[in-house]
Amino acid sequence: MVVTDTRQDGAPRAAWQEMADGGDGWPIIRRIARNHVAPRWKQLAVAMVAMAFVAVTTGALPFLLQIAADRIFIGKETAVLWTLPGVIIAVMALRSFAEYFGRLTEASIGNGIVSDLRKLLFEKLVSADLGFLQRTHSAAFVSVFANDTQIVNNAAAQTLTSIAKNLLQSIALAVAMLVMDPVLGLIVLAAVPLAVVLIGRQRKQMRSSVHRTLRGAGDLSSLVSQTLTGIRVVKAYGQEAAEAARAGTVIDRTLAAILQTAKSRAVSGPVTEGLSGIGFAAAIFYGGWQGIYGNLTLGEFMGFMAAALLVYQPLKALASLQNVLLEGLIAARRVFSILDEPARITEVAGARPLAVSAGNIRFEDVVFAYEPGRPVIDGVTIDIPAGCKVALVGPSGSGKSTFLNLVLRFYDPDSGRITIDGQDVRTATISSVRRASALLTQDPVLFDDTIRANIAYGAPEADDAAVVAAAQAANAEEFITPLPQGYATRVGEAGGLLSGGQKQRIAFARAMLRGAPILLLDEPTSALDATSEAKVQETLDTMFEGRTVLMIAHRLSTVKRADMILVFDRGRIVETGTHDSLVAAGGLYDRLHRTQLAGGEPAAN
Ligand SMILES: Nc1ncnc2c1ncn2[C@@H]1O[C@H](COP(=O)(O)OP(=O)(O)OP(=O)(O)O)[C@@H](O)[C@H]1O
Repeated sequence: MVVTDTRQDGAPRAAWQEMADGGDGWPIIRRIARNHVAPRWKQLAVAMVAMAFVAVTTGALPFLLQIAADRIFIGKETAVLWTLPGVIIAVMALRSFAEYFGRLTEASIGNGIVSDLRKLLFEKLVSADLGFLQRTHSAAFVSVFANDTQIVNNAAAQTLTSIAKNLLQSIALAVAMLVMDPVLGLIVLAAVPLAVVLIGRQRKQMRSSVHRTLRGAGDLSSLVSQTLTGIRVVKAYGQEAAEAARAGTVIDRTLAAILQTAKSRAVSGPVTEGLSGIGFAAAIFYGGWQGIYGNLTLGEFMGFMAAALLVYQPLKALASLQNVLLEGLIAARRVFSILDEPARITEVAGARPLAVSAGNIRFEDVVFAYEPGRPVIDGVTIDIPAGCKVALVGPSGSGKSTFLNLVLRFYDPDSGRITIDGQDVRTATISSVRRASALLTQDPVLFDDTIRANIAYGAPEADDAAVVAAAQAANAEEFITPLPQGYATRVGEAGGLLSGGQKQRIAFARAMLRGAPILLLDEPTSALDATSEAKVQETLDTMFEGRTVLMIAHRLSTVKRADMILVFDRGRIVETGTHDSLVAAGGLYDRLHRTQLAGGEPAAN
C-alpha cells in the first residue's frame, strides 16, 4: 500500500522529497569532503598540483609576450628570437600534459563519489524500513539513484579542481597585472566585484528552478513506471489520452523549470564578458595615455593587455562553476535526505539470534498503528502453539496482513510484545527473526535469474541436491526437468516466462529450502486455476507437516485445513475456534462463511 500525497498531477511525493528542499550548502560540502573526497586525497593532491601548474604557466604567458615585444621587436635580440618560441612550446606542452592529468583525475574522483553514493543508496534501499519504502515511489527512488547521483558527479568532477585552478589562474593573472602596472591592474579588476554581485543575484532563482527540474524528473519516472505497470487497465478503461495529457503536464512543468535554470545560467557569461569589455576599454585608454604621455613601453602594454584578456576567462569559468556547484548541492541534498532517513526497526544492543525450536508464537496485548491514533492491531493477545495450523479470517482491512507483518518484524508494536518460542522478537537479531519464517504471497516474487537461483534465493549455500529435493517436495520438478535448460532456465522479468502455478511452486521450493519452522501464507492459491490449485494444495500439505502455519484465508477450503481459526474485525481478534464451533456460535465467522468464504468457493457451499 503506497501512502503518498493526493495525485493532483500524477506525481506522488514522499516526505523525504519535501525535506530535501532548501537549506545551506556548507554541511553538504563538508560531508562530501569528509566522507568521499578525503579518502581520495592522493588523487586530489595529484589533480591540484597539475592544475596549479596550469595556472602558474598561464600567469607566465603575458610575461613571455612582454619579452617578445620588448626584446625581439624593439631590442632586435636574435638570441631571444631563437630561444623564446622553444620555451613557449615547452611550457605549453607541459601545461597541456598537466591539464590532461588534472582532468583525468577529476573524472576519477567524481565517478568514485557517484559509485560511493550509489552503493550507499542501494544498501539503504534493501535495508530501509518497509514503512519508508512504501511512502517512497519506487521510480522516484530510481530517479535519485540514476539522475541525482550523476549530477553530483558532474559537479564534483567539474568543481573539485577546476574551482581551485580557475581561482589560482585568476590570482596569477591579477598578480601579473598588478606587478606590471598597479593602476592599470586596478582599472581592469574593478569590474570583478560588480560581476560577483550581479551573478550572485541569480543564485536564488536558480536554486528553486533546479529543485523543480529534479522533482520533475522524479515525477516523470513515477508516471512512466505507473503507466507501464497499469498499462492493461489504462487501455481497458480507454485512459490513453488522459495519461498522455497527465505526462504532458509534468513534462511542460519540468521544461519551464529547465528553461528557468538555463536563463539563470546563461546570465553569468554575458555579465562577465560585458564587464570585461568595459575593463578592457578603460585599460586601452589608460595604457594608451601612458604610452603617449608617460613611460609605458609597447612590450609592457602588450604583456599587460594579454593578462587583461586572459584574466576574464577563468573568472567566467568560476561564474559558471558556481551554477554547476549549486545543482550538485541540490542533488546531493536529495541523495542524503534518503540516506539519512532514520531506521525505526533496529536491533537492541547485544541482540542475540532467535533460538527457534518448535515455532510457538505469542502476541501479548499488541497494539500497532501505521498512522498515530489509528490502531490497526488493537490490543491483540493470542497464543499459537507450535505446529498449529491457523487460518486468519476477517473482513477486508481488518488487520490480517498486518498481523503477519508483525510476526516478520516488518514493523514493531506500539505497545505489548510478540514472542517466538518465548523470546521477544525485539531483543533478537532481525535476520534471525526473518529466518524463522517463510512468507508465501498471492503473487509469488521471482527474480530475473535461473530457476536454481530463484529456489536457492534464501539459502545461497545450498547444493544442487538440496535444490532438487526442495523442487521435488514442491512438485516443481515435473515441469523443470522437461525445460531445455532445466534448472538453468531463466524465468524472465518477474518470472514472466512461467505460468502462475509454476511460479508459485518455485516460490514454495524456495520456502522449503529455507527450512523455516514458521510458514506465513497470504492465500497463495487464490490466483490459480483449479488444476494448478490442486497441485499446489498437494504441495502445501507436505510443507505444513511439522510447521507452525499462519494463513490468511479467503476460501473455505483453506479455512477447513486449519486447526484453529482467528476471526479479525477492526484490528481485534473477535472469535477463535474451529470451523464447526464458530459456525455453531453464529457470530461474525458464521456470517463470513455464508457470504465471503463460501463466495470464494461455490462448490463448498
Ligand atoms: N503501509 C500502510 N500504511 C498505512 N495504513 C496501512 C498500511 N498497510 C495497511 N494499512 C491499513 O491498515 C488496515 C489493515 O490492513 P491489512 O492489510 O492488515 O488488512 P487485511 O485484513 O489484510 O485486508 P485484506 O484482506 O483486504 O488484504 C487497513 O485499514 C489498511 O488501510
